[in-house]
Amino acid sequence: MTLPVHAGLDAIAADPGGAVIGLDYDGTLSPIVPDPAAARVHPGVPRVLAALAPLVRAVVIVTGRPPRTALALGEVSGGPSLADVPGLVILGHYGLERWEDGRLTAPPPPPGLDLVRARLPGLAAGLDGAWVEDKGRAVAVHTRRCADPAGALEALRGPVEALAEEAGLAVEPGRMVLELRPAGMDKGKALSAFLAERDARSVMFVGDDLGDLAAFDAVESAGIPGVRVCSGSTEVTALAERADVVVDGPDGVVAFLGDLVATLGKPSASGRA
Ligand SMILES: O=P(O)(O)OC[C@H]1O[C@H](O[C@H]2O[C@H](CO)[C@@H](O)[C@H](O)[C@H]2O)[C@H](O)[C@@H](O)[C@@H]1O
Repeated sequence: MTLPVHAGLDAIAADPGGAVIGLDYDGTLSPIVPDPAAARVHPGVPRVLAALAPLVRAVVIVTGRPPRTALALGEVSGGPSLADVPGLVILGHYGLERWEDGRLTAPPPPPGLDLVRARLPGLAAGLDGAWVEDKGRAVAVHTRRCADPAGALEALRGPVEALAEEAGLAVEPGRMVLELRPAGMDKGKALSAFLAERDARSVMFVGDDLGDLAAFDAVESAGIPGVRVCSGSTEVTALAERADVVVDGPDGVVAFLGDLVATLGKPSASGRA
């Protein structure tokens, strides 16, 4: 497999040292599974990121997960783990938490979460299979284990929006999940700030879910060459419609990143066909 032809990829190949590579976690670096606690990183991911990181300006994971959860799920026995990727930065909780060099920085959790913790389980209880995930500074209700996951999600949408408004929180919709989280930050703002901080000269972002659309916006408005890559699924099509490159889920992401490493590792990456 070789990389597709795209001006953003050409720019990254011509000047890898100026490139920031941004990646979502669930559905991109990890296959979607019914239990979020079992969403282990694709075993090929840490190795390919460890090879990519020294070639580019930075590798950053931008995720709705707390960074420490992504790191725990990113452990691979007998091989490099996510924590071993040189210089890796994880912007978790859509950019509210940051992990870098083994250190976590995080603001205090929002006060409205107590109300959500008190009321959301009651909303979920009305739908067989729906359950609540508490992530510390955000709480989510999942419907993937319901008999009709999409129907259950729609049934919850109105009541969850009303609860979020009362709690002063935002609703983040995703793949069979509605998350109540602090407003004011998203993956686009997180990625834009990181690009400025690192003085990036090109950018790639790889994602699969609705929350990644803001990161695609950031790629488009960055004023530098960019590539939007979709980890494709039948569950969410909105990203594929906006992507420059669509690959086949996390397996396709690993293959694509492997091709990127092979291209950037050539003596003259700018000379690619
Ligand atoms: O920003 P992300 O890294 O994509 O995180 C978004 C949400 O991912 C998780 O839920 C999703 O993955 C689960 C495991 O595969 C799956 O069971 C669920 O249906 C998906 O929505 C996570 O549990 C959420 O908290 C994140 O917001």
